Amino acid sequence: MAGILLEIQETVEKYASIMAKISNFDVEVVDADLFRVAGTGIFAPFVNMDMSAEGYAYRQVLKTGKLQIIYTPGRDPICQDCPKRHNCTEEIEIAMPILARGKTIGVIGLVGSSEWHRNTILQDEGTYLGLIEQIANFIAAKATERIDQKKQESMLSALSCTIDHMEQGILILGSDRTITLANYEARKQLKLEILEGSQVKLTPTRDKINGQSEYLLSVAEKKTYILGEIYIPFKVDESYAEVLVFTRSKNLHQKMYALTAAISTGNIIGSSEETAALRMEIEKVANSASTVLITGESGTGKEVAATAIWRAGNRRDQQFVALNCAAIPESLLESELFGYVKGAFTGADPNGRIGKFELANHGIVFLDEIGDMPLYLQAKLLRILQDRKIVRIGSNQLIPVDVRVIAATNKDLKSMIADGKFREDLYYRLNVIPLNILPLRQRQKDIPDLANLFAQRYATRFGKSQCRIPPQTMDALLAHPWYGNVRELENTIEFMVNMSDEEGILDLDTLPRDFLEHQRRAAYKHDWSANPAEGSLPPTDAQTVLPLKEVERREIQKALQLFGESTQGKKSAAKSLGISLATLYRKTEEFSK
Ligand SMILES: Nc1ncnc2c1ncn2[C@@H]1O[C@H](COP(=O)(O)OP(=O)(O)OP(=O)(O)O)[C@@H](O)[C@H]1O
Repeated sequence: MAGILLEIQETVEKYASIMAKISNFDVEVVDADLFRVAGTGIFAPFVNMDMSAEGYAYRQVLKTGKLQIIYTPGRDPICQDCPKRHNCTEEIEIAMPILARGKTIGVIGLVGSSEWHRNTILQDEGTYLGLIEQIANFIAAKATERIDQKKQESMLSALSCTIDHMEQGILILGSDRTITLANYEARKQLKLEILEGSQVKLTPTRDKINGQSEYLLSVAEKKTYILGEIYIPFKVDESYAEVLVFTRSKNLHQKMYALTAAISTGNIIGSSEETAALRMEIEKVANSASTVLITGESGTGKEVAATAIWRAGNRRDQQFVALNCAAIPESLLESELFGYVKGAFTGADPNGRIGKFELANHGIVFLDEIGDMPLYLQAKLLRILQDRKIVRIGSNQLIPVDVRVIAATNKDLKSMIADGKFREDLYYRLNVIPLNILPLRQRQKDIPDLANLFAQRYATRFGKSQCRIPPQTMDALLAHPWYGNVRELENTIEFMVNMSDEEGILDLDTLPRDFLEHQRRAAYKHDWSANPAEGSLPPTDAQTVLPLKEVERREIQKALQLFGESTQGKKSAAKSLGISLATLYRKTEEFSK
C-alpha cells in the first residue's frame, strides 16, 4: 500500500486545500514513507519532497496509528531529536493518521504558526479535531477505493494470464452470445486470430463424452465440434453472461489415446526387389481413399507398411489409429471401435467414450488381425464401410466419418470364409487394394539391411558407440529361416548387441542359443543327407520329430516359465518368441482349450 496516496495525489491536494480554506491553517499530507504528497501555505513549495529527515511527530503517528496534538512545538518531547527544534516556527500542530484497510497509509497535519492559531485550537479543539478527522476519512475512502481497484486489476490480470495458459479453450459470452473474451487456446483451437465481437451459435448434439456435452460451435462461418460445458457466472454485466470451457472434439481424442502413430517410422527398409516393389506399390496407393488389405506372416512388417501408406498419403497430417482386434476382449471391441455415450451399458465409463473411428476422422484406422473380428462386428464394419457413418453405442445419432480403413491379417481369410468364420462380402470390401508382404526368408537381400539397421539402433540405445556384424555372422543370419520374420531378426540382434564385447563386434558366439541349436541341427541334417553311409546320425533328440504345434506349445510354455505370467513377463516372452503379445494371448488361449 506504500505510495497509494501519491497515486491519488490530485484528490489529496484537493482535500488539503479545502481543509486549509475552512480552517485558515496550513495543511500538509505525508504518506507512509514520509513523502509530502500535498501542502498548502508555507508547505506548498515543498510538495513532492522527502520528509524523512524531519517530521518527527508524523513518524510517531505512522508508528502508533494514533492522533498527536503538539501544543508546544520545539519543546514537546516528540521534538527532542528534531534538528530544527530550537528555531521552530510552529505554534501548534495536529497530526491525524489516515487509516485504510486497518493500516496507517499517511498523516494529515494541521499546522498553526501564530498565537491566533494556537488560541483558536485551544478554544475549540473538538471542532477542529472533528474536521481534520473527516478530511482524513475522505482521503482514506478514496485511497481504499484505489486499493480495491488495484486489487481487482491484479486479479483480472492474473486471471487473464491463467486462462491464456489453460489447455482448454475459454469463451466469455455476452447474453446475446457475442464473444467478450477468448483465451489463447480458444483462438488456436478455432483457428481464428480475433474472436472478440463475433457471435457464436452452439447446437448441442445431445451426446456426452467424458462428462462433457458435445456441441457444434459455429463462429465466423466456421463450424467445429467441441466438447465442453457452459457455466453461468454471477451476472453483473450483460457482456459476461456465460463462460464456455471447451476442447475441440479432436483435441480431446488426441489426449484420450496414446496414439500408436509414433510407433514406427514408416520407413520400409530393405534392398530386395520385393521390398522395392512394395515401396512403389505403397507410393501408388497412398493418396487413394480405398480400403487396403495387408496380408503376410506375423512380424513381416504389416503395421510398418500401413504406417508407410499413411505417411506417404494425403492423410498424413491426420490421425493414424491402430486397433488390434485380437488383443481386445470381444465384449469391448465394439465400444473401442464405435465409442459409446453416457449410460450406454453397465460397467462402461459413466461419461461415455469416443471410438477409434471417430478418433480417426479424416485419417486412417488400422485394423490389425482383422481375422479375429467376431462375425457380428464384421457385419457392422461392412455397414460402416458402405455408409461411412457410425453410431455410438447407446445413441441414435448417425455420425458421418471420413476414414480410410487399412486392415491386416496373417490368417488365410479365404479358408476362413470357407469355414464360415469370415464374411465374404466384407473380405471383398476390404480387399480393394491387396498388399502381400513376403516372409523374410523369401526376400533374403533385406536381411543385411535390416540386421545392420537394428544393430545400429540397439547400439545407440544401449550406449555402445557402434556394433559391427562380421561376414561369418551375416552368413549365419542369411541362412536362418526366420519364421518370426523381421520381429525375430530384430529381437535376435537386440540380444546380440547385449552380448557383444566393448568393441561391439557381433561374433557368432553372441547369437542366441536357440539360434545356434537350429544351425547345428541344420548342419547335421545336411551332412547326413549328403553322405548317409559315412555321416554320423543326428543325436537322438534331433531324430525325434514333433508336430509343429507341439513345438510351438512347448516353446511358449518354456518362455512363460522363464519370464513369468505377469503382463511384463508375457511381453518379454512374446518378444523372445518373436511374436506379438496379441499372438501370444491367442495361442495360449488356443492351447488351453
Ligand atoms: N521393412 C522394415 N523396416 C524396418 N523395420 C521393420 C520392417 N519390417 C518390420 N519391421 C520391424 O519389425 C517389427 C514387426 O513389424 P510389424 O509389427 O509391422 O509386423 P506385423 O506384420 O504387423 O506383425 P503382427 O502380424 O505380429 O502384428 C517391428 O518392430 C517393425 O518395426
